[in-house]
Amino acid sequence: MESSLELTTSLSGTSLPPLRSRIFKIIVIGDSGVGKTCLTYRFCAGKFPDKTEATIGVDFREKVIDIDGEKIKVQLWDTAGQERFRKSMVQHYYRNVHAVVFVYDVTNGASFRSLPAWIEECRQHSLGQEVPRILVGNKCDLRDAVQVGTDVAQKFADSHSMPLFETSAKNPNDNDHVEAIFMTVAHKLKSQKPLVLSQPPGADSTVPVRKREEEEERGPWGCSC
Ligand SMILES: Nc1nc2c(ncn2[C@@H]2O[C@H](COP(=O)(O)OP(=O)(O)OP(=O)(O)O)[C@@H](O)[C@H]2O)c(=O)[nH]1
Repeated sequence: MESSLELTTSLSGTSLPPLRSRIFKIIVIGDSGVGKTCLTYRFCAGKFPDKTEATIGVDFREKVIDIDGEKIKVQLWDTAGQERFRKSMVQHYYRNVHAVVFVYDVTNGASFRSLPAWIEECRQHSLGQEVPRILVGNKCDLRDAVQVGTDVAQKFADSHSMPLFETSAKNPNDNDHVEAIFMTVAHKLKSQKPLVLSQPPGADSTVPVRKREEEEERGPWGCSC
């Protein structure tokens, strides 16, 4: 599989955002095998990956999008679902997060039942209710194998004040849908005007995207405009 850097639209030359463009850090979490890598790949590369391996630690994928004429860098943190691959990285995922995408597999009831544990992990890492969250049920192309019905998922989403999206990273017809899911999050974040500073070109993408001291002064949703 191509590395995350090869997917980085902002490194491709012409589409570099201006130095002080906004960056939205969105973490994608859920059980191993639910399709987090495929969904983030689908959004950033516009296709389903030829093959995937279990994510170790975290993978980054970035895409520069245009919202109302403003170039915004969406930085997706594709986290490992397997506990043994998460341990050392987990505190980094949750630093300066702007939004969370919870993913379950509609054909795997256990991945749906794990969601409260993922929500609890967010709480333990001090992610406040002000951080937008969405719920994504993936692998809808496997219609005959569905174990988690829309009604049950919708109830769960409502009880946690999250919008629910059911989609397929695999089905090419859902390409626009996957795009729309992440664009919805980006639009919401843009309307909330978080303070984010971009890194100089070539900087290590693991560097926290917001300056801590400014964040502490202004709060997590302070505005740089
Ligand atoms: N049919 C179908 N298969 C999918 C879909 N999305 C992912 N898969 C398959 O599900 C398996 C796991 O996908 P990944 O994207 O690697 O899952 P992950 O959640 O990133 O897994 P971890 O890295 O272990 O946390 C792979 O074999 C994918 O090909 C989908 O929408 N439909």
